Amino acid sequence: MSFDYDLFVIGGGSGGVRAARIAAGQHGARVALAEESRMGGTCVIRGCVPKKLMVFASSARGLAEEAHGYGWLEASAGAFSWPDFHGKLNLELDRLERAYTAGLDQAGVDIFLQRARVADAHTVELADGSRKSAKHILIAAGGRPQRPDIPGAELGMVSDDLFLMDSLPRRALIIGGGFIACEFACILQGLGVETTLNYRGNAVLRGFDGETRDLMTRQLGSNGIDLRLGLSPTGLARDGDGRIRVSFDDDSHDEFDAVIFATGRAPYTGGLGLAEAGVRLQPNGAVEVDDWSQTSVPSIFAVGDVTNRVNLTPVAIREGHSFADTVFGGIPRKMDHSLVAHAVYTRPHELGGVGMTEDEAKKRGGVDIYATTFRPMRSAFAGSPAQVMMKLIVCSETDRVLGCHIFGPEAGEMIQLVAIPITMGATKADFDATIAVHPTMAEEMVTMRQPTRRHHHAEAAE
Ligand SMILES: Cc1cc2nc3c(=O)[nH]c(=O)nc-3n(C[C@H](O)[C@H](O)[C@H](O)COP(=O)(O)OP(=O)(O)OC[C@H]3O[C@@H](n4cnc5c(N)ncnc54)[C@H](O)[C@@H]3O)c2cc1C
Ligand SMILES: NC(=O)c1ccc[n+]([C@@H]2O[C@H](COP(=O)([O-])OP(=O)(O)OC[C@H]3O[C@@H](n4cnc5c(N)ncnc54)[C@H](O)[C@@H]3O)[C@@H](O)[C@H]2O)c1
Repeated sequence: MSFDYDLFVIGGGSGGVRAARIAAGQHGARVALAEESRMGGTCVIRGCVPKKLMVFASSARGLAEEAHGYGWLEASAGAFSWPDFHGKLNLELDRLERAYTAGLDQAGVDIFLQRARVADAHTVELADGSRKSAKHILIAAGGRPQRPDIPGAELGMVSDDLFLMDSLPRRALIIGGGFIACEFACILQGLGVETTLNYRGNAVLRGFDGETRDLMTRQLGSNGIDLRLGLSPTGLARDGDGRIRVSFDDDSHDEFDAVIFATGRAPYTGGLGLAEAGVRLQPNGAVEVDDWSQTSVPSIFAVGDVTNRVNLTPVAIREGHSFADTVFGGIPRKMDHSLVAHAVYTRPHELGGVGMTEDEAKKRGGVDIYATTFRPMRSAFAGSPAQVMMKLIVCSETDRVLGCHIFGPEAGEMIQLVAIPITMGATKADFDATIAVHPTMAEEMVTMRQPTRRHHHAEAAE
């Protein structure tokens, strides 16, 4: 049977673009890709990239304060112009979008800038009604922000909207306690917005290492962010003066110029025709796949956030690359999701982690914890009380380093490098054998000699 294409990719984000480029450019497949919005997807247009540039913009006041502590008595960040920054940001995103498109063009991929859906196991239908047949279909449609089901939720913004604002709100409420809530609370507060963070638990970042969660929660408070923990919003309503009145389940209420829901994301599979084509979906809409990213329909594969495995850009990219190598390059590759490093880009300190957390270590038993908390030279000299924490989780039996968690300046950069030996299976003895680079914060990684505590036995599950 002959097909229009060897591969049709639905979604031009991190996973879809990589898969299309490798399948066509390296393995000679005939490939088409449909994108309904802007090429580059969440990471490039409304995620990692514009977010990180906003983090840099929001750091200016902290850097000026630090310079002040070093004798630059006139140091001040001065006034921030959102329109200037935003204009530059948009130009940069346009440039990246063009670069992603050019990469696909060069690889010989046919691009359809419109919505696509699956018509059957080998057919894709485009929004203009045309149909394309393909030997394989790759679903790389990503995810969408979710709003809680409360009255007036439509009055709130989601992360996508933050990159489109014409001006900054004077007073903002962020609801949630995950990656996006923590990062944007720091960004907005750093840019001069009076920021409140509401989270239903007592410490943000559920699922992360417990000590880093506590440090992060405290840091958000020390940044001047108004923390409202242990309560949930029950409804939003527009006031006569245009502000948004938010009610909480402790009977309190408050008014804000903007409310931002950072309450998680869901796979974007609605209206894709997947269930009708026989593709099994999880109850939350995620596409069910095996280790090879293959769905229950053998000709249809799925990668990235739409599968809700580990929702990070480098994971979507690796899944897309592995799929293309396996199916079109004859090089069978699986993505290993067990050791994926992550970072939360807050200020002044970031959080970086890889592998087992201490809570997981307690449940497992047979684990030694090496941890240190200190005030780093650079900010301590400038008068800041901010604390750094570094922690290694080590198997008592094999000496293998099972996890590492860092709370400190540029922790994202540090964890990227520590992730290499940990992925290679390094032992604590390997870390100890490494000569320190002095004076750095990271030298603590190779100078912690005695375990801080030991979890000998597996703790009973709560
Ligand atoms: C605010 C924010 C910050 C983030 N920061 C980071 C970070 O710092 N580091 C990190 O690793 N990850 C970060 N992420 C997560 C990261 O962006 C995602 O994990 C990654 O983009 C997933 O890639 P993907 O290819 O699965 O999907 P996406 O990048 O979402 O791409 C899916 C694409 O498919 C298109 N599409 C969907 N349905 C159709 C259809 N039917 N027809 C045609 N096109 C369609 C969409 O328009 C989209 O362009 C962040 C996410 C957000 C929201
Ligand atoms: N630095 C990074 O790598 C980075 C940054 C941003 C986003 N991301 C990715 O995007 C994903 C989505 O980010 P996110 O922060 O939206 O999701 P998340 O899953 O990290 O956090 C969602 C938060 O919302 C809370 N929540 C959920 N429903 C709620 C409700 N009804 N009321 C109140 N609170 C509620 C949850 O308890 C949680 O704290 C992340 O999981 C991550 O994979 C990564």
